[in-house]
Amino acid sequence: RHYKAPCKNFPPGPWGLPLLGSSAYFSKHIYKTMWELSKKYGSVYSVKMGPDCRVIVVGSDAIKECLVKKGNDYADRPPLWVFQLSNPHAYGITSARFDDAFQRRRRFCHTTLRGLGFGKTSFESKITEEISVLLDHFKRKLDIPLEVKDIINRSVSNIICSITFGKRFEYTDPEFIYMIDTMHKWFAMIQKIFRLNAMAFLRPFYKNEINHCANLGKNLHRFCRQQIDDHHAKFNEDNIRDFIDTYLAEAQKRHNSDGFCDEDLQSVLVDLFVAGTETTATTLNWALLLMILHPSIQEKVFHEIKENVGMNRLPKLDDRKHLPYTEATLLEIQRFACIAPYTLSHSALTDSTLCGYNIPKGMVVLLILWSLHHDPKLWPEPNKFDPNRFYDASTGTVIKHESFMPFSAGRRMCMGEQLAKHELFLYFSSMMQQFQFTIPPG
Ligand code: HEM
Repeated sequence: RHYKAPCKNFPPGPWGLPLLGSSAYFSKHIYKTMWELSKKYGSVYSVKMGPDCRVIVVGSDAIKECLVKKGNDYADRPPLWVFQLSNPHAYGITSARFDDAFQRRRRFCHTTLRGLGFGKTSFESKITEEISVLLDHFKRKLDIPLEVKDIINRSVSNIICSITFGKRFEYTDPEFIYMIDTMHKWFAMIQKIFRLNAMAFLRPFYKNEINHCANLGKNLHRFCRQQIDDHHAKFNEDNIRDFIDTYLAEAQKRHNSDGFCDEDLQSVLVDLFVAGTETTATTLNWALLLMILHPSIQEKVFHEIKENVGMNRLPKLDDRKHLPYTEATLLEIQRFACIAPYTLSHSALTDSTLCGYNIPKGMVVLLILWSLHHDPKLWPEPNKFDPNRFYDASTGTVIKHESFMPFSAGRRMCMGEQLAKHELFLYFSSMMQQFQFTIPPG
């Protein structure tokens, strides 16, 4: 059964060992190995993972066919055991099945978050206030070697907390520090035991890790549940304060049906808290690292900001059009770092095809975004950091690349794209304007 293709004309791929599957899943950088394999098997191929099969999609044309052209066919998420440890009914957004309730919920969340300023310039002042707190923190540590990662995480996390919970946390708040730490540990643990999704027979050997992962996830859920309970206690439909209040009002209107209930809200909050912190903060950490490693680019960005914004106020979103080199540098940071080297798992809602192959309903599909951002045919010398890929010096404008998709595309594309883009621009340009970042001597 292991070696039998799930349907006729199924994508080919490497043989795997019975029970364990392809060794590709045991490599250090799975996305790089998956990309290498595409050179032999083509842009759509299959690999064995444990006793199951996965379809791997690599390269611009195949990824666009899957996410855009046939976006409806591949909009589902597979039920993943590792997420079910803390969210058994797959509530929320990121791991939810693509059913009617999910579509209503995603639409509602999107509209509400936009209404609250998500991705709108009206929310700009909130982001700028948070940036000022971060910059003040940096100023107090001038000329002292400083680990910026934790503090950037807390700063970025406060933005999503303001929108969803209606409050920010002090950087020294022990509960806040604990939750962010829990989130990181949860992420790491999920990666560690991800293979057990398919290799159920290995689970008895990882009992401690599995319990630890479940507890971390449950703690995140408990934290969000606490925020919901606090909101229930003070809920007033004439004074809707934030995302939670808006959701509670909607659930009341729908009599807690149509997929709207407290358990779902809890999972939505965990999704937003995790996705809204980790991704943007990691990109900003990469931004500082790359600027430290490329001082001449850092200098050029600084001068563009100095000339076009000045030094008396922090950059605003409106300044973006006057800062094309800064913008190009940010895009190159996203390309180079590629912090989401693959999408979350998609799955086929119906029998479909991809690049001429048959894909049966329910098949798990993994799209390798790394292949879009590091393909030497699209990006000569892809491992070289060079903002000029996105900058046309002759016109002083930003170059758009069709195959650049850090937020994925289609039905399950990132819900926070606009917010993330605004955050990245405001944080990055403000940090570049106010400080010069270097490696501590020695
Ligand atoms: C630099 C920042 C970010 C990057 C690179 C990024 C990237 C991604 C990617 C690649 C996906 C998977 C899409 C797929 O499976 O096809 C995703 C999903 C998602 N992102 Fe982001 N993201 C970022 C920031 C954010 C922020 C700030 C939020 C919101 C608070 C957010 C919320 C989400 C959600 C809710 C999903 C799941 C969407 C769904 O399943 O329908 N992301 N993101």
